[in-house]
Amino acid sequence: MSGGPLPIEPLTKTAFAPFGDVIETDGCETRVINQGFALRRHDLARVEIGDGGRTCVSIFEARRRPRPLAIDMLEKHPLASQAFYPLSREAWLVVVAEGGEEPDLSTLRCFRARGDQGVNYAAGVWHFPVLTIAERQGFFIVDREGDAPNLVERFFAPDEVRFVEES
Ligand SMILES: NC(=O)N[C@@H](O)C(=O)O
Ligand code: NI
Repeated sequence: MSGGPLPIEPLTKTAFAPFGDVIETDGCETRVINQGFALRRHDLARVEIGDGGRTCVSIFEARRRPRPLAIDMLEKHPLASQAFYPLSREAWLVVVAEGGEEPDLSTLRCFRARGDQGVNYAAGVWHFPVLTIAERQGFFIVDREGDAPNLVERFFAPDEVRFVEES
């Protein structure tokens, strides 16, 4: 199956709901804490850590991939969620697909996340590894560390590869 260029959609909670959470403060519960010297933007994403693993915090330092941007594989983490929050206020890209054992490539979607938006992939959600628009961008990561393997990759046949339609 091959499709044309992959359009870029704005990242919204509604559109991203089948894949996990959008980490953003719009509409969130906000608590005044620390005697009024801080605000808590509460419970923005649901972290799932399964199969005896532990929660792990990391920082990714991602680099811009060559353009045109080829989506030639997807991966998933069956045992845990994976959250990304940008460390700089630059827009970035999120590529996901529905599917279970295998990704449903007809559902491949590309979202443009604002620099104040992150995502949390629910466990088992097919996604492309982190994608920057900027030359370099850091991300705060919350996912799983553990002995059980938690990475499944699916590389595409040449005629399945899609290119992101960036202006
Ligand atoms: N390999 C790794 O930790 N990163 C990927 O899972 C990713 O989604 O970027
Ligand atoms: Ni991943």
